[in-house]
Amino acid sequence: MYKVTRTKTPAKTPKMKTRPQPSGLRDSVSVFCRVRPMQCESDLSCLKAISKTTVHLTPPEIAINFKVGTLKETQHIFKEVFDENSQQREVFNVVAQPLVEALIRGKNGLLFTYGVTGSGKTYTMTGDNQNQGIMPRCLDILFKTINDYQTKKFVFKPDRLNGFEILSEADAMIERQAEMNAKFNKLRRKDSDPEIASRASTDVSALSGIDEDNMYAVFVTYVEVYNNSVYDLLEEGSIQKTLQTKIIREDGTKNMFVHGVTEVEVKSMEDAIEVFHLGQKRKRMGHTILNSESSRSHSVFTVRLVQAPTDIDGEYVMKDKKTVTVSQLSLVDLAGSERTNRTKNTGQRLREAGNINNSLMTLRTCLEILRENQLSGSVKKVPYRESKLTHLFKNYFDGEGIVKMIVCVNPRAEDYDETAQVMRFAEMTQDVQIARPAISIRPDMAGFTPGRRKANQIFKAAVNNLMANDDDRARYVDIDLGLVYSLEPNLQRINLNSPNADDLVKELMNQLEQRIARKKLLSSDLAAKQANIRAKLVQTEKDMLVLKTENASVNAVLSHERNKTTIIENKNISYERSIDDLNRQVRDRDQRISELERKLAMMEQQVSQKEIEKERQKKKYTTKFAVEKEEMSRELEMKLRAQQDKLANEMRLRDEKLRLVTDIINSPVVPSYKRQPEREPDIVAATPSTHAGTSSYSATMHTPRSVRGVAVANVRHRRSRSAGDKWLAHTTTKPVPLGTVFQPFLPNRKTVTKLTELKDVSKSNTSKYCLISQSADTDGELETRLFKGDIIPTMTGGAQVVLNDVECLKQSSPVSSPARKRLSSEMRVGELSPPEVKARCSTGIEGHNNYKKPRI
Ligand SMILES: Nc1ncnc2c1ncn2[C@@H]1O[C@H](COP(=O)(O)OP(=O)(O)OP(=O)(O)O)[C@@H](O)[C@H]1O
Repeated sequence: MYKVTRTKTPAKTPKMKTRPQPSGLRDSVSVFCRVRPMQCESDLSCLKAISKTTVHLTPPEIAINFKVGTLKETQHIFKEVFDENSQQREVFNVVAQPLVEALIRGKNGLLFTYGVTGSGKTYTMTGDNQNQGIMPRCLDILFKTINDYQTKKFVFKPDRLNGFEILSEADAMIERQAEMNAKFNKLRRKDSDPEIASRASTDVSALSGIDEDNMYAVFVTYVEVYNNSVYDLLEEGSIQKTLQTKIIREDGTKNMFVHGVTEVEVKSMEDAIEVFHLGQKRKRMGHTILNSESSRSHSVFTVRLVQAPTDIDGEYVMKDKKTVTVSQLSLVDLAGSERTNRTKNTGQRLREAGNINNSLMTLRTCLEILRENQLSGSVKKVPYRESKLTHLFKNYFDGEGIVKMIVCVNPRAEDYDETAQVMRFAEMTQDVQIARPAISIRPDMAGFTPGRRKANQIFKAAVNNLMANDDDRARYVDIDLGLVYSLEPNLQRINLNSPNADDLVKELMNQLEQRIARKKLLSSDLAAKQANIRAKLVQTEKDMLVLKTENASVNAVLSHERNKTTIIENKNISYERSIDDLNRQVRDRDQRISELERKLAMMEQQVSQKEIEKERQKKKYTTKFAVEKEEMSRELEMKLRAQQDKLANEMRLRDEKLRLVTDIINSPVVPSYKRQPEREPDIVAATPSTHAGTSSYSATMHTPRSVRGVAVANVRHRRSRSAGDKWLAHTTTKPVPLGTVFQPFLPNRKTVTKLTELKDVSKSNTSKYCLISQSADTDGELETRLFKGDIIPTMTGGAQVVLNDVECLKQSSPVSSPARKRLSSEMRVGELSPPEVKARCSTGIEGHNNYKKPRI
């Protein structure tokens, strides 16, 4: 027995129930003809497509019975003929696409390619990289259609009895993880051919009309019927295991299936192609071991589509197995139909050929008996079980699906005999009537709202949006995708006198059963909803009561708080007013302060200016005072000296007189009195002279015994200057400190304040004289003048000073007006010679009160 691992105890999955339509609703098997192109243009052709539905067959000379003359030209009509120029897409669109549409609607389909070896059966079914055949196109269109509505892997799990279990999300996830580690999966990946995977896309586009409230899963099986044995090409494990034959069984709903066949869930076309390729590979390996040819086996690739409605929220698959619908599409690439004698087979090849022909013969026999039964109304037993091939597809011919056949023909003359056989078989097949499968009875969808899945997706997107925006409403919004309260579809009127009354009554009973089931469901749902609403109402009532009490107390608190708030608000208003007042005052004061500060700054500026002015005035008057004081003291000194000299002269005269008187008294002779000439004072003559273009003064000094007049001196005579010039700096008694950067350059100077000692001039070895005079200028600033001259010895032993230069050192305030400065700078020696100079030179200029009138 087979072990089936179950996570729960699933109920047995009902198979899709289809019933033959009431009599009259039958379809003949759809047979198409595809003519492949000739391999060599030089080959003779015996067949030609003459219209969209007809081919013309001409017997060639090489035909077996040609010479007998029994062969005639024949025409064969098909549902549609694809000539040698036909494209894969065209064949798919006409033949296979309706089968995929039926598959999605829950109907079974069977398509097989039939013809002699090399006629293009595999090319039509599988195709190559550039021209993909029916199988890859079917998968592509299927996945493109159901792509957004697929379940996660392992939600549906084959129960190995041709049914499916529904696993919970958690169980499915465990299975998924287990699968990831499965050896088979690794092997599959390893064996995958990138070339086949790369052609996992065709030019088909998704079909419309899919039930968006269903969820879908696709499973594939790949078996081979060879020598009347069935092999599983997807079986895990060694190739020897693959070569173990499988048996064909009937499930609970009379559907035939390969027992224990490996059913692989595929989620994309790439997956499916990969699985197919794996099967192909195993098929080749098996044939190598068995030393057989793959073209001598029948390949059956089956796509099973499992679909089930989503739950009330449209989110997960309903956990009710009754709602699962399984439909399948079997794509069969039959072995070549050539006869044994033509291929000259022996031994195993003969056995193979016999088996092939047996299978095909049984297929033919079954179809013939079916046709006969249909035509004559007989009930001959159809020998499905005589061949595995017919046994496997028994239920199709019994009216469980749509059957289509593509007859592939090679038009070359060599194939004429086989082609003629094929044509006859094809024509006969078209006569077989197959009961049209009834609308597949999908288990009722429990009346859930159509479009709930989409609605749920939109609702979720909206909630996510609200959550992303931190909107609180995301927690409260809810969606109700409940049942639709309807007993649709309406019951059909039936005529009990009709010959199909029994069938119709059965149909009616079925509909009524469904209605009753639906009514029960709706009633229970209604009752549950009522109970739910009642409970909610009671709860709401309670909540209301509590809320009312809370509301009353909250209202009391609220009114109290309101009063408080009003008081606080009033206070707040008055505070705000006073704050406004204070702010205004502060603003005024700030303004006032800034005004006062401005005034203060101005006053400070004025004060500082006055201070500067005062300082300037002080300095000016100090200087003036010092100068005047100096002048006065000099004047007084001069007067004192004059007085002293006068007194000394008087004293000398008196002494002289006294000596004369004494001499007279003491002398016996009275001497005659000789008047003495008045003695000349020591002379220092100052003569203005022009020397080297500059205004200058000259001054001459005489010893007391010198004769009257200016001492004779040779201006060329100079004192020895071998030791350098020695300066006699004649300053005032209290010189005002200059504090200037520039200082007079007087090397070897001797500083005197008075020229009382003539030896300073005449005896010493000074050769240069400098009279330093300080006075205030017209601005009251200090002006220092340096009268410079040479000391020249005189013939009488004295010395005279020849002034030849004057330097003026001025200090002025940077704020004094330029006009005044100009005035002071324009002052010239001689014109504005300060009186101090005259006074200080009084010794030398005594008797010369005006230097414009020199005595020499
Ligand atoms: N319609 C077609 N257009 C182009 N090439 C074709 C067509 N049909 C068949 N062929 C080519 O003919 C060759 C034989 O075709 P194919 O293998 O499909 O024949 P077969 O009937 O499956 O043979 P067997 O019975 O041995 O499997 C291939 O190379 C294929 O590419």
